[in-house]
Amino acid sequence: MTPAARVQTAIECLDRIAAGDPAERVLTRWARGARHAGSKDRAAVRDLVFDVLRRWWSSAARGGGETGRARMIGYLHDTGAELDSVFTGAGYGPAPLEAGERPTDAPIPQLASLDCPPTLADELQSSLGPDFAAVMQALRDRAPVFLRVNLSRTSRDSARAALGAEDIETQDDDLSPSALRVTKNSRRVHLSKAFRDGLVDLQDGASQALVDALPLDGTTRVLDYCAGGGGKTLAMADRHRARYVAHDGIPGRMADLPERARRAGQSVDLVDGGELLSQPPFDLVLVDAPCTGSGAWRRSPEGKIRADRAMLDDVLSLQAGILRDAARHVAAGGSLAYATCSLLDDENNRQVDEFLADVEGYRLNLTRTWTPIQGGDGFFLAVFTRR
Ligand SMILES: C[S@@+](CC[C@H](N)C(=O)[O-])C[C@H]1O[C@@H](n2cnc3c(N)ncnc32)[C@H](O)[C@@H]1O
Repeated sequence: MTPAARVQTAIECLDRIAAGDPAERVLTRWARGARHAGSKDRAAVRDLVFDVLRRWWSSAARGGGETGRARMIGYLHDTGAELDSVFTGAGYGPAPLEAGERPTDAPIPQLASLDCPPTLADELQSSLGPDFAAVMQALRDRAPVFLRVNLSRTSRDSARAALGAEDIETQDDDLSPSALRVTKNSRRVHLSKAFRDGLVDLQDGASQALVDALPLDGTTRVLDYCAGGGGKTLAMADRHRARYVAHDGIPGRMADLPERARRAGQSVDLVDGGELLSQPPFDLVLVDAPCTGSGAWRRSPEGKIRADRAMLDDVLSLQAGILRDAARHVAAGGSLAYATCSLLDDENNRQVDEFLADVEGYRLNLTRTWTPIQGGDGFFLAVFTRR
């Protein structure tokens, strides 16, 4: 595919996404039907679509409309691209620009220029305070790729050298002693020997910092109540030797966990809700709760364009229920850790306050927040102790 043909394909995908089709489904359907597209084409189209999703409102304001084509015009103009060399109509590329389609350089409203979802603008502004503009600005760009070094198996220096031998360049990141930031050839990580041998795993830097802050010392039994793919289970297991039990309300989400654990040389027991009831209480229960994902909108930008107050309200009641259910599994003297990758106070400090008001026997030990200004995803952590 020519670069222009990739742009035209991305435009068509954006129209379907704007009509409500999930981005992954749109991209998968296109790729299945596009025999002429190679892996580089698929990656390029995907990148273009996700780049525009991150700049959904500014691209529409600059491009003068809400169609995929207008948004692409606005986005490409924002990045300094020469539009007339892309919009030529040749080689399956987009048709030449018409007179009324020229992008604007006039000032656009602040919320649009920051690509802040209008439906949650008040919540984001009040939650982020003086950091609002800087955080929203950071969320307009792609997320860096981070690796977590399995420090129980190797050192950060050795992992960096092993990756470097395969032309994957990384640098140490301050977010965590286990964090490497990939600076070259991030798409090759999956194929590298260091990855296959379990020296490194893909994990956001703030996610690693959150695990560093968990009270693991002295624990012998740890429950990851919302384990999903097990990123945090494995990070905990690498930091501290204990028995790890993984649970998820949607057990299929843990499908990859056994293979990931095997690669990392760790052992994790997977349990369903029924089996959990017969387990003795745990020294630490981690609730990495389902959330709006607003801290990770760089990585999953579709969440930004779909988010609204009704969705937030649904997530709030889900989180409150999960936290109270999980609290039943904490041993006396043990810890309950509540985490989200959300920037919104309603999902974070407000959940903590309501939990403390509703549930007896817990006191709050610490809260921590990370925002994309520090380089990784936005995260919130609260740790309670059970008396
Ligand atoms: C933020 S994700 C977890 C990510 C995971 N901890 C990691 O580090 O890769 C939240 C998880 O909560 C799970 N979940 C949703 N409802 C739940 C419930 N009622 N009880 C337990 N887990 C639930 C979801 O299936 C999802 O996997």
